Amino acid sequence: MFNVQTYDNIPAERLQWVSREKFSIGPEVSRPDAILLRSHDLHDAPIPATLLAVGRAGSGVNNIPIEALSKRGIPVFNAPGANANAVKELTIAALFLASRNIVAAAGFVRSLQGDDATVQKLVEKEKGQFGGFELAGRKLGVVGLGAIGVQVANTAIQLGMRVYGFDPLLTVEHALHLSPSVTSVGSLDDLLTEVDFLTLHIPLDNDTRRLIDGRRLSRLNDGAVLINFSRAGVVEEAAVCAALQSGKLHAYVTDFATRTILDQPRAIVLPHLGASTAEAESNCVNSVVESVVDFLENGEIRNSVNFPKVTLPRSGGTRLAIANENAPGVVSRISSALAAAELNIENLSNKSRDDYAFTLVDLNADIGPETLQLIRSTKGVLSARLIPKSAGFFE
Ligand SMILES: NC(=O)c1ccc[n+]([C@@H]2O[C@H](COP(=O)([O-])OP(=O)(O)OC[C@H]3O[C@@H](n4cnc5c(N)ncnc54)[C@H](O)[C@@H]3O)[C@@H](O)[C@H]2O)c1
Ligand SMILES: O=C(O)[C@H](O)COP(=O)(O)O
Repeated sequence: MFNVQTYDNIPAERLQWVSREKFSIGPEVSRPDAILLRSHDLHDAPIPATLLAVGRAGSGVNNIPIEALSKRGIPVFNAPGANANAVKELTIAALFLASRNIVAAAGFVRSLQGDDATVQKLVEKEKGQFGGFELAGRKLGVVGLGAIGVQVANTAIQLGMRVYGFDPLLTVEHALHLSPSVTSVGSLDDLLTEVDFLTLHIPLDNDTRRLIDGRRLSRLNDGAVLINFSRAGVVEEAAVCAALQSGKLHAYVTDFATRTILDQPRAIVLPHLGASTAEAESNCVNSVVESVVDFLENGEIRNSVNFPKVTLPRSGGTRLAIANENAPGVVSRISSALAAAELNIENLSNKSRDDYAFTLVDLNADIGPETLQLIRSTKGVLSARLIPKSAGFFE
C-alpha cells in the first residue's frame, strides 16, 4: 500500500481510476510515499523521511524545493502541456480585455444609476473614453515558446496578428508545432523593440526572475500591453507600475495579484485562474498521477523535472530503483555489490540528466536487506529501493 498525501483540494473523484487497494490518497494521509499538489508551497516544509516522489498537477514547479529533493534522490513530476490550452484561451481573452478596455467599460456601465433613458444617454455620452483598437495587424511578442507559448503564438496568427517569438531553449517538439508564420527572434531585446503586445510564458527561475525590468519595458512601443500569466516574479513590479503610470504601458494583464499591482488602475488583475478549467484540472491530475503511480509501482520515470526519463519493461523479477549522482564509477560499484551478493542482473537501464542519474536493475532473485543497505551506502547513491513483482495499478 502506498500513501499519497494531497494538497490544494485535488478532488478524489478525479482519482477514481487509481486502485484504492494499493493507494491510500487524501489530504489527511500521513507518512507519504508521494505528495500530489498544485500551487501549495513546499519550500519551508520538512521533507518527510518516507517521501519517494512529488507530483505537481500543473506546469510550474517554483513552489517545490527541487534541488533539495534531487539531492535526496526524489523525483519531481509535472504535467507538461496538460493545462496549456486553458492558459492559451485566457491569454487570448487578455488581448481582447486590454485592446477593447472591456474591464473598465463593464465597470462603468455597472456603476450607472437611473432608468433606461438615463442609462442610455450616459452610455452614449461616455462610451468614447473606452474606445479601443483591433488586434489584426498588431504585433505580438511571445516570450517562451513552450507548451503554452506555441499555442498562443499560433492562435494569434489566426487572429491576424504579426507574431514574434523568443525562446533560447526551444525544443524540437515545440518548434515542430509552431506556425511557420511566427517570426523567431534571436534576442529578447530585439523582440521588445518590435511589439505592441508582449506575453510571457516562461518558468520562474534564477534566470527569469525580474526578466522584464525597466530597461526592457522602455524598448516596447508606447502604449503597449504586457500580459503575464507566468509568475509575478518574472517582471519587476515597480517598473511595471512606472510604465503604467507614464503611459508606456496601456495595460498590464495578470493572474498574479499583489497589493501594489491591484492599486494600479490600468492593471487588469484576475485570481490565479490560468489553469482553472475542468478540462485542464482533469488533464493535469490524470497525467501526473499516471507518472507518480508508474514510478511507485515500477520505478519508471516519465515527465520528471529533475531526473531523466527511464523506462524498462518488467521482466517479472525483483527490481532495484536507484537515484544516483551522475558521476563515474557509480553503476560499476552498484553492479559489484550485486555480484558480491551473487545476484545476476537480467536487465538494466541507466540514464543521466545534468548532475543526476537514475538506474533500474532487474534481478534474477530476491535481494536481501544487507545487500540493499550496502547499495544505499554506496558512494554516489542518493536513494535506492526494492520494487517487488507488480501486477499493475488499474483496478
Ligand atoms: N497562470 C497559470 O495558471 C499558469 C498555468 C500554467 C503555467 N503557468 C506558468 O507558465 C510557465 C510556462 O508553462 P508551459 O507549460 O508553457 O511550460 P514549458 O516548459 O512547456 O515552456 C516554457 C518555455 O519557456 C522557455 N524559456 C525558459 N527560459 C526562458 C527565457 N529566459 N526566455 C525565453 N524563453 C525561456 C523554455 O525553453 C520553454 O520552452 C510555467 O512554468 C508556469 O510558471 C501559469
Ligand atoms: O503552473 C501552473 O500549472 C499554473 O500556475 C497552475 O497553477 P494551479 O494548478 O495552482 O492553478
